[in-house]
Amino acid sequence: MCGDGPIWALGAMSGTSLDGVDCALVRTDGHKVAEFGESGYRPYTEAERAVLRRALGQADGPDVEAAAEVVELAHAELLTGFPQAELIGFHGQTTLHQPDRALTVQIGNGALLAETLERPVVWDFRSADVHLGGQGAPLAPFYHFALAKRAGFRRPVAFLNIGGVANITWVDPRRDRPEADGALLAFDTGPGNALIDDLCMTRLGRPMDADGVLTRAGQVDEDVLAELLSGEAFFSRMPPKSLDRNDFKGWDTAVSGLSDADAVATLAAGTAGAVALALQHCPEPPERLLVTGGGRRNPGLMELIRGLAACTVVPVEAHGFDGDMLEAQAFAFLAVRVKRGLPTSCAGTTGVAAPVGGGRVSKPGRLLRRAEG
Ligand SMILES: Nc1ncnc2c1ncn2[C@@H]1O[C@H](COP(=O)(O)OP(=O)(O)OP(=O)(O)O)[C@@H](O)[C@H]1O
Ligand SMILES: CC(=O)N[C@H]1[C@@H]2OC[C@@H](O2)[C@@H](O)[C@@H]1O[C@H](C)C(=O)O
Repeated sequence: MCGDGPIWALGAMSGTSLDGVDCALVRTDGHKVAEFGESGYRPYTEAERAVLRRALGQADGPDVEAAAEVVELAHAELLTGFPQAELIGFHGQTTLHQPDRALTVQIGNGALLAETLERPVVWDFRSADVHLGGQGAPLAPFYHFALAKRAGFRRPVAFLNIGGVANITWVDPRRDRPEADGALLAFDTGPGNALIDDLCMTRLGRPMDADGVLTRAGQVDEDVLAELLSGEAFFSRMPPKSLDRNDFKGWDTAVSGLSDADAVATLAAGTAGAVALALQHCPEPPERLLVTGGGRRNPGLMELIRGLAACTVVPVEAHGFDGDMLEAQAFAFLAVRVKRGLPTSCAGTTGVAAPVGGGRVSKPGRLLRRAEG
């Protein structure tokens, strides 16, 4: 890989929902998105998901080692089908995120993947940022900036990702670079789908509220909702700020006395209410909210957000983007930035004092070279 021109990079994301691994090809020079390529998905089996769940909240030890093996194997199986990729951006699976302790853990060994796939792998994207005092998340905002430019927006817009956790990126496309002052403000908004998924699994043995059937059938309990939204100091904290998947576990208990449908509807209203509170932190109201991540597939949740947001709310598909693959694409884009020494986070996205280029680059053949030397 030489020069500064665009290359095909493959990004891979194993998100907080623990549903599986997404991967997507992007042709980019790290500034602009030249072209979108093929994508793929490798779901985790129920047994694998159970192994991953056991590792949540831990940084090391046998549970983490077992989970790392699951992550590595799933990625190797999926990514091997994309020989056209010149560079791989491997996020891994977050098991623990405590930026206030300068600690964030994404499991899966990128050096091992580089050997297996015989391609350079960029990984460990978040550590440098937290070590320099940043939140280490969200990291997709620099990619959102490139997408806002590509879509030709002239006024500020916001991207809302509703995964296990939800996060928002306010973008001012009039700036020339993502790290420029006032170009980006990004932060986690609160729970996304994780609590709804967990409740559906515990009570009904289903992985999610598919197509928002329960969200729409249920009645939001306004008293419980008020309790959810007022009980969290997180919402009034000034951004940047980020969350661990299980930071809102207390919400489970708050809805425990409600019927299945009412509990799901109330949790969804909590997710939507948190988004509305997040919009109040934006420097100026966005012209539109572009929704990405699995939550955009829950029409009940989309209705709740539309009812609270003062702007147009559309899935990212309305602008030609792929809401299932946007995060995987982001890590392809960020991999190229890391390889080329460009920053991947800044004060507006993670609160880090100066722009940081996070990520380690592992090249294949190191073991062989060591053996020969
Ligand atoms: N058809 C659907 N109806 C309702 N919800 C859905 C549907 N499809 C996906 N989801 C929700 O989206 C989730 C997956 O979303 P996504 O893949 O964006 O999360 P993630 O990338 O794992 O999380 P994060 O962005 O927090 O890392 C599922 O667990 C489910 O809750
Ligand atoms: C620590 C961590 O893995 N955070 C994830 C998580 O999932 C959504 C939200 O919380 C976001 O902060 C981040 O992921 C996306 C890809 C990001 O960094 O932009």
